[in-house]
Amino acid sequence: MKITVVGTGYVGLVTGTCFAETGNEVTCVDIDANKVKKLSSGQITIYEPGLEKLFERNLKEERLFFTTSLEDGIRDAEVIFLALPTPPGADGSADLSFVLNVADQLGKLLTSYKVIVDKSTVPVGTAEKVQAAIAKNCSTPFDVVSNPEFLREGVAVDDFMKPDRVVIGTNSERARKIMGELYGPFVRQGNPVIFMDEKSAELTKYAANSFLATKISFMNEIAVLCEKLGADVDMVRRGIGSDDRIGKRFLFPGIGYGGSCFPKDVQALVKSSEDVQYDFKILNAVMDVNEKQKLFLLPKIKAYFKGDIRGKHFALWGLAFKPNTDDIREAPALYIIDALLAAGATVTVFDPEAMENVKQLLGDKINYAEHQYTCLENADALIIATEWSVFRTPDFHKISAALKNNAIFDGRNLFEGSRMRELGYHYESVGRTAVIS
Ligand SMILES: NC(=O)c1ccc[n+]([C@@H]2O[C@H](COP(=O)([O-])OP(=O)(O)OC[C@H]3O[C@@H](n4cnc5c(N)ncnc54)[C@H](O)[C@@H]3O)[C@@H](O)[C@H]2O)c1
Ligand SMILES: O=c1ccn([C@@H]2O[C@H](COP(=O)(O)OP(=O)(O)O[C@H]3O[C@H](CO)[C@@H](O)[C@H](O)[C@H]3O)[C@@H](O)[C@H]2O)c(=O)[nH]1
Repeated sequence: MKITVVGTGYVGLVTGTCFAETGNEVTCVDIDANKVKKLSSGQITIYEPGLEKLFERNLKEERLFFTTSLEDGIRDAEVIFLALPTPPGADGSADLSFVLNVADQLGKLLTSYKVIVDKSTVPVGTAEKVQAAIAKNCSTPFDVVSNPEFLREGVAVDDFMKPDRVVIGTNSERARKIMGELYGPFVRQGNPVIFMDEKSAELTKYAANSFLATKISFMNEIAVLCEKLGADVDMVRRGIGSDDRIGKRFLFPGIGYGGSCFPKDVQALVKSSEDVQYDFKILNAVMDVNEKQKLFLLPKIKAYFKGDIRGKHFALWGLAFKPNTDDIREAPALYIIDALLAAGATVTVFDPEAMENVKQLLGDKINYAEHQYTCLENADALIIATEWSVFRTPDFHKISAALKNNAIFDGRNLFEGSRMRELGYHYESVGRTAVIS
């Protein structure tokens, strides 16, 4: 099938590449000429494990193309995916201007039947708005489908190639058949394609992200309680996660959820609720807990330095909002850095993939280390903000040789307290008994 993907970011590039991998001819359209130039010449623009190999193969075998021209990009396509940004607007609602702007242009360009698929995360009712924006300038028949994307960054290729489910919102039999055919290769193991109406599909996406964010905030509150009551959140997590009704995943406490999705999508669902005079109490609490959680380590760090960290120097491992990505959108590490700088401390950071993105954002406000161990030189303590695998079994002798104090503040619970005690560290984490040296 010939398909077009409009917007070639984290979702668009993965979507386009994976559809090409199953034999489709895919054209990706982006307004960012620099991005299109790089991708056309074989240079990948995001770090996503496993993507580069598929990208190179499909580019070479001429199933994957890139252009800045929407008109050229959609000419022969049967299906057009919109993978455009829907950032939070000033009031927290999803900004639909990118999506509606492209819909408007499509209305002027369609000359034969096409299925327009909304893959961006959008509020209930957007499919109708897209339909109206296209129809305004168009007499050619077309269908609008809501097909929310559930991939996670860092494991996006696997998530796309073997999705837990595919949600397709449409009332058109013609569109349903085309979408079913397109997704056939991805659901051969029996993972379901769930057909529903457009509005339910749109809400499914927000409900999924909000539920997962709720799980995380719930566990972060349990972690706070564990510290106050002398329990261990890792034990509680294992204790409750073994119950199938609760499940083992997304129960890890830490320094809050970040990324380009949970913060904005929870906020957008709260705003959608307000628009229909509904006060979504649970989600307001989920957001409040997460705001506090991002700075959970700060009071512990300050207490260790007797209330004053002015002039102290910190090493910080992990900048990406989660491991295996270079994405720093809403990364908890950035909030910690801001708080440290505001308190008069200095920071040297290390991340395996996200350093360039942080350099562009923060420039010379902080120092950047080439290696996780050189990051520690002259530091008064180490802070861990992202659970990259490479931080999980470090050389503790190198750490203590480089740090001025044997102090680690771990926002992702990477180490066992007993081990840290043996090694003579002052070690504080989230929801577990502190090791006080
Ligand atoms: N990132 C994720 O993990 C993820 C997962 C599921 C769903 N989503 C949703 O998917 C959507 C896209 O997210 P993303 O992370 O890929 O965004 P992104 O910012 O990485 O990419 C968006 C791309 O769209 C391009 N663009 C903007 N205006 C355009 C236009 N008029 N024509 C063509 N291209 C244009 C931008 O240049 C950019 O390359 C959002 O709604 C997001 O909520 C994201
Ligand atoms: O037990 C956990 C699991 C995750 N997180 C944090 O939650 C955030 C989000 O993690 P994750 O969901 O793995 O990453 P995303 O790539 O943001 O994926 C989410 O957001 C995407 C965009 O909407 C959806 O497609 C995915 O299904 C949804 O998992 C990160 O900061 C994690 O550190 C925790 O704190 N504890």
